Amino acid sequence: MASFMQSKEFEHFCHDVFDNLPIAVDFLDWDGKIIYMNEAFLDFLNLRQDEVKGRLVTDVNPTSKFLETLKTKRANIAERHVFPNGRQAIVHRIPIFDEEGNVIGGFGMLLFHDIEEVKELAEKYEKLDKELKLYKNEIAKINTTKYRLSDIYGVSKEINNCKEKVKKIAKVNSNVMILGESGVGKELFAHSIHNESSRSKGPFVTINCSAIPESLLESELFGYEEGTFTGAKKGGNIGKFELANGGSIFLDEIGDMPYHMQVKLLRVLQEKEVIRIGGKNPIPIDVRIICATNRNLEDMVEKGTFREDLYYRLNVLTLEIPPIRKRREDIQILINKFLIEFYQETGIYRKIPDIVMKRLKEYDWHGNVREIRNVVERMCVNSDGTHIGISDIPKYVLNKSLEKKYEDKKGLKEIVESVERNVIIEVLKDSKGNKSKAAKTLNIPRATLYRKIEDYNIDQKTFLDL
Ligand SMILES: Nc1ncnc2c1ncn2[C@@H]1O[C@H](COP(=O)(O)OP(=O)(O)OP(=O)(O)O)[C@@H](O)[C@H]1O
Repeated sequence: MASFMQSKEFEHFCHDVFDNLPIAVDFLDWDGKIIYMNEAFLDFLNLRQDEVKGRLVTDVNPTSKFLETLKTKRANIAERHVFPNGRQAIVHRIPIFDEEGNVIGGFGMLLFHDIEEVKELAEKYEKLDKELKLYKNEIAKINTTKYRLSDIYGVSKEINNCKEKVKKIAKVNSNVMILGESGVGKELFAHSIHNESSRSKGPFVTINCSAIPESLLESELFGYEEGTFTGAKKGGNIGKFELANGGSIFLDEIGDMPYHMQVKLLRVLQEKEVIRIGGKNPIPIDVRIICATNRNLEDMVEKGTFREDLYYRLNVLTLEIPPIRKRREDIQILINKFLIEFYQETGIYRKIPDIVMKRLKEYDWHGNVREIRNVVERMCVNSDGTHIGISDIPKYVLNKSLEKKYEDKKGLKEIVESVERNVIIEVLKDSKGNKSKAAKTLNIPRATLYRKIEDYNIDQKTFLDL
């Protein structure tokens, strides 16, 4: 080897490989004589090849520490060095050994030709680092929770039990399955679990498994490497699991996840790592999984459409949100909340009289809280005055609530009378007890109104705030 470094072949090799390299390099003999110095290095020192070749390195560059490197047999990596011409650079000095461990030469390299380059690079790095932090913050804002426990309205025992359970669930790291009909507030609870947990400062990433086309779900979840498929972004794309690292991922509508994807999800849960599509290297992830579904997963497992092993992995903790018809006490508070929201958004004030509220409380709300929100908004828009009337209640709600209400009534006559009584009370309330005004609204003579008030035994306490 020693002879090879001193051979003509080695010299040729150096010229072929390093002459045009823009990075300054040199080779020394075992005793510190320069065998070869490339053009970039010569330019840097302002010297010619014949002025350096065969000379001791310290003769050419009196400040050089290469002789020490050869003596101590220890490489100096990324050391700052001041050259005799006053220029500074970051240098590597690396001894070369033969098979017996004897030093047979040295390899030198300037990492930065000028210390200014390092400063420039450091500034560039600092700028990029700031930009990265900014983007990370922006991403965190997108991938963050909107709701906390205090945003979940309700006074029922059932909803309070659910909130208490959230606090317990938040203390551990196990996967959670949130069950409940559509519109019961599963998403609110998922956000709250993350917010109450020690991961609350980390990202919260949501993916709706039913809303994303099957062909895109895998790349959405796991990301992909550049050039994996036509249309793939330059530089590839980060997946939701990677985005959620250090935080939680919310897999909404998990029951709609295609079977072949369930296998891939199971792998991520078992290995705690993801591999991007088209990638080779597994990326370790630390993510808590919160799932939700309104489907009966146990049934799906039985029918073989949902993997049993995945079901048990995801269903470590279960939070079941009861439907609204099983916690009717929450209806009024939710209606009032949505009335306030409507006022805040539009500046239009609306009130729901007791008789209307009573009707709404009787309805079963199969679309749960989402349906309450929609109906309240619709009534607010439809109503001509501040007070929302029975006629503002959507027909289907009214009919269903009537059906329920009159289940125990004996016949049409009784039903009609009951409706008539309620309508009269409502109109009297709206007119603040002014009977002439009420009779006009009802389009009946005043005397008829008086008679009906008596017949129906309507106390003025029912229509005046006494
Ligand atoms: N207890 C609650 N307090 C206040 N708002 C609620 C409550 N429960 C639900 N909501 C509101 O009702 C709507 C539906 O809630 P959410 O989307 O969380 O239901 P979901 O169970 O996830 O429904 P789906 O299964 O259809 O996805 C949202 O606008 C949500 O803000």
